[in-house]
Amino acid sequence: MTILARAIEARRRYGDVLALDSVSLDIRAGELVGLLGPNGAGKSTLINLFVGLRRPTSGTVELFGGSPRDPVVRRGIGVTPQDTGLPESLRVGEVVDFVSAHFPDRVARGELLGRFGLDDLVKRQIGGLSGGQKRRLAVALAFAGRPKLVFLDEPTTGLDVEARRALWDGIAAFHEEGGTVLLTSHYLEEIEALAKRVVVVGHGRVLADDTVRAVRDIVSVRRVSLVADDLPELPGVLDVERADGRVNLVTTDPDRLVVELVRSGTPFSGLEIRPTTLEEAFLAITSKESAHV
Ligand SMILES: Nc1ncnc2c1ncn2[C@@H]1O[C@H](COP(=O)(O)OP(=O)(O)OP(=O)(O)O)[C@@H](O)[C@H]1O
Repeated sequence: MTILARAIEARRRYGDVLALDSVSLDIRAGELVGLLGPNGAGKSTLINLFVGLRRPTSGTVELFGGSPRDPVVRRGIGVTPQDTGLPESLRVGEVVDFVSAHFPDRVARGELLGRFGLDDLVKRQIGGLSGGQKRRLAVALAFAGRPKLVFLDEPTTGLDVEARRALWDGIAAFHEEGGTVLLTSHYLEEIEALAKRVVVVGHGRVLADDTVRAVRDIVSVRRVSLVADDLPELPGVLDVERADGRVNLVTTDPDRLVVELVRSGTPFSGLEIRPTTLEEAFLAITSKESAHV
């Protein structure tokens, strides 16, 4: 399958901060890829490299086989960054016309607004739109020039359920017609609604690149925390850490672990079970994997 965007060992530094650490990733034609990760993981930085806003400190980033810095190459993409400012005094229709005018092949204004549930707003001034309507318009504009590949950085942040659904419908329709999308999110649920492939990033690295289903299994791990001296061998433990007089066990099956713990007769107290963050889950798993190498 044709590779539309590619990062090869891309690294990006901002002063002392290593925002991306040797990321290699291919986006193939027709894919809808979710980029998942906590705040500061490097998602926006990766998008900025793909769309040519930033250069990698080292490594290579390609777009349609060329340089993302080349304006001709960039004409094939659509982008909605995390923050967008639209001119308050212009009408919705005027903004769509202005953006569309930059592209040789455009989606008709009514069709574009219709896809994102914005048809009734064509004559409204941007300044009078709700935050959710502005966000949906900002996302719709990424599709104005019939792009081959669209990058959406947290497209649904701040949207209510209905607006989010309208946006998902618009993105899904583009994808069903063969369009390729890379979108970022903090939530697996959001990516699950749209994408089959999910790339998890944390601390500037790709921690997993798999189906949504496989990643869901991985991130469903729990942290079982308790006070105990010696513990027997317990099932499904991915990581053990002792801190502040407590033992923290990262496990895929907390119920079974507790049953086995009680069954073993080991004295313990202060039992707590809580979800792990995405980052904790993946770091536990990656450290476990590296310990086996
Ligand atoms: N222009 C910049 N100057 C300095 N540091 C930056 C800059 N842009 C990003 N960073 C740092 O690089 C790291 C990655 O940031 P990035 O915005 O790519 O993460 P993110 O995954 O998109 O986060 P979020 O989910 O919060 O948007 C962070 O530590 C951030 O503070």
